[in-house]
Amino acid sequence: TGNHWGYGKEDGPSLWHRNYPVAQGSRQSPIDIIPHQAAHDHSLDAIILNYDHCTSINISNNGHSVVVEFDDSDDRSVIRGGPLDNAYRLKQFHFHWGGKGCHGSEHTVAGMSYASELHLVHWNAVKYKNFSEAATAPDGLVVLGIFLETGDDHRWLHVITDALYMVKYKGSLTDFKGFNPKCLLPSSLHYWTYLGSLTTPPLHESVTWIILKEPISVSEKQLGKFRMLLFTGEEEDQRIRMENNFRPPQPLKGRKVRSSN
Ligand SMILES: NS(=O)(=O)c1ccc(S(=O)(=O)c2ccccc2)s1
Ligand SMILES: [Zn+2]
Repeated sequence: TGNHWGYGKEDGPSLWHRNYPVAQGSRQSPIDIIPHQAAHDHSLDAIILNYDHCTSINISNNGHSVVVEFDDSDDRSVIRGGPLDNAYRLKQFHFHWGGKGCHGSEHTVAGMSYASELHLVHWNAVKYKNFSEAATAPDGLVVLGIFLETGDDHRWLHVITDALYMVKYKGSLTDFKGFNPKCLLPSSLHYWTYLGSLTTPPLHESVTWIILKEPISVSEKQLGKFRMLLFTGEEEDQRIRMENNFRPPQPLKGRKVRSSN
C-alpha cells in the first residue's frame, strides 16, 4: 500500500527509487569508506557526547528495526564538536543487522562489512524548531554510526536484548526508561565524517554522518536475539524474521570523506 517499502525482493533497496526518487541523489548513504582515501583534517576537533542526563523513554519495533526513543524536549543529551557548528539533540537509536552468519552493517570499510551497525540519530534544535523540520534540512541531522563485530559478550547490550521479546511484532512499543547509550560506545571516538542521507525512506539528504572507527564487540548469541524480531505485525498471517535490514553502499558522487586524527 502507498509508500510501503522493506528489504525484500519485492520492496527492497533497489526499488525504493520508484516512490523516493532522491534514492538516486548526489549525497546518499551508506557508502564504502576507504580509509587511506579519507582526508586527514587536522582542523577536525574531537566529538563531544553529553549523554549524562540521558532519558530513554521507550523501545519499539517499527517494522524496519528496533528503536529506542529519547526525551528531546531540552539539550540534556547532545553531540557537538567535531565537524559540527551546533549541538544536536539525541532523538533515537536503532540497529541494522544481517542474517545468521551474514554481516549486516550499512557502511563498509574498504569493502568489508561488520556484523551490525548502531545508529544514534540527533537533530539540530538550534536552527530548527522540531525534528521533522530538521529532518529535511541539509544540516538538520547527525547520525553517529558504531560498528558491531561478533566476539565477546557486550556487558550492557543485554539490557536491550532482554527487552526485545516485548517488541517482537511490528507496531509494538513498551516503556524503556533509564537507558544511557554511553555504555554502547567504544573506547576511542576517532571517526570518519561525510555528508549523506537517511539510509531508509524517505532517504532525506539531511545527515552529517560521523562513523566511529573502533567497533564494539557483541556475542553471536546477543546478535541472534535481534533476529527473533519480526518485520510483520501480530495480526498478519506471514511471520517474516527481521534480518538483513541494511541498505548497500551508494555511489560517492565526488564526496570527500574526512578523518579525525
Ligand atoms: N538509518 S538512518 O539512521 O539513516 C535513519 C533512517 C530513518 C530515521 S528516522 O526514523 O529518524 C526518520 C528521520 C526523518 C524522517 C523519517 C524518519 S534515522
Ligand atoms: Zn539506521
